Amino acid sequence: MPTADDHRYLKGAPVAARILAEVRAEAERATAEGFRPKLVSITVGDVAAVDVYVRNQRSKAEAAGIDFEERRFPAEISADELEAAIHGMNADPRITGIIIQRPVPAHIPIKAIQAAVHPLKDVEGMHPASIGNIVYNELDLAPCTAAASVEMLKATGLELKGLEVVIVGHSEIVGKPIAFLLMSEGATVTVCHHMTRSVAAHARRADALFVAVGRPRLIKADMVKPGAAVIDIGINSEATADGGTRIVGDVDTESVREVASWITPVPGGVGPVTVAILLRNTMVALQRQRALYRSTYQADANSSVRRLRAG
Ligand SMILES: NC(=O)C1=CN([C@@H]2O[C@H](COP(=O)(O)OP(=O)(O)OC[C@H]3O[C@@H](n4cnc5c(N)ncnc54)[C@H](OP(=O)(O)O)[C@@H]3O)[C@@H](O)[C@H]2O)C=CC1
Ligand SMILES: Nc1nc(=O)c2c([nH]1)NC[C@@H]1CN(c3ccc(C(=O)N[C@@H](CCC(=O)O)C(=O)O)cc3)C=[N+]21
Repeated sequence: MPTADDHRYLKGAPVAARILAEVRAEAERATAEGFRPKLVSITVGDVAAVDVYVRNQRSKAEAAGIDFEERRFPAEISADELEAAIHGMNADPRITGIIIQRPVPAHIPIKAIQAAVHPLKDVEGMHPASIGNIVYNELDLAPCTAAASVEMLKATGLELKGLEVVIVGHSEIVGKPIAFLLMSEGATVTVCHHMTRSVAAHARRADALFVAVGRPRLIKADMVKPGAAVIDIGINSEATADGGTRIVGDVDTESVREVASWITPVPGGVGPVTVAILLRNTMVALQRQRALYRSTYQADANSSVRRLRAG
């Protein structure tokens, strides 16, 4: 029986640590140059599912030298008020990046709210312009969970070109962007969803299986090809016998680890890497903002000197 430190467990901690070390070095450099990065998290209403995510964002941001601020809005806020608050943050030069925690209450149109975040501050890569970029193979600011899932697959060392990949779940924030990222890497991608006739028949063909559905233990051992890599993205809260709660994924880890060559545990798999990618995206956003700042002001300064000389 494999133990918790079995090599088949593909853990997120080392992948996250490598990314966070790069983020910290870059944040220190930017701060020394007068551009301290700052991430703002927006939560609307009380959503238990986001608490653990926001808690980890704060602790990892602070450890990496990125300021972190949580703005909580009441569930009753109108879409117009929320949009106005986001516009205020877009125009605030002290704020580098903005993330809107999902879900938001039903009366808030999530797509419109995501589009209200300025693309240069869109650290989650959910603005239509950002999502569009991944179709054009511009991948340096991709949706965090999707990018984290792909990082986990890369950590196996498998050759992505020509790899048979199956993704279960096709949400805008996870499944679809994973499909685009992997197509860019040369994988052959099949995407399953609730209308797929037999998820099991597809899943069994996969060298790499990504699961992002939100159903505990949906994927059993008989749905997995022997030797496959299984990336479990699900984060589900489950009641324990002693009246507490714990986090479980979408894969029946106990049975699947007997069949798969790699499996990401939950917790301890994709989750910590998602947080690291969010902070990496914050630094990408900062570099883009600085590039805009430079091109705007340097060009003006040069041309006014030329004008003065000429005059
Ligand atoms: N680790 C991390 O960093 C993150 C984890 N998550 C977790 O990932 C999971 C998925 O999140 P998210 O994508 O936002 O969820 P959504 O509810 O938005 O999407 C779920 C997807 O699963 C599909 N689906 C539902 N039932 C089935 C089924 N029986 N067979 C196949 N497909 C099915 C749906 O298809 P259809 O639309 O056709 O019904 C949909 O595409 C959740 O557990 C969430 O908590 C989410 C974000 C970050
Ligand atoms: N706009 C938006 N983007 C998201 O990516 C998003 C969201 N909204 N809403 C909520 C879900 C959930 N989610 C998690 C990410 C990481 C951990 C995480 O760090 N988990 C650790 C720690 C678990 C623990 O401390 O118990 C782990 O899995 O090991 C958890 C949950 C992102 N989500």
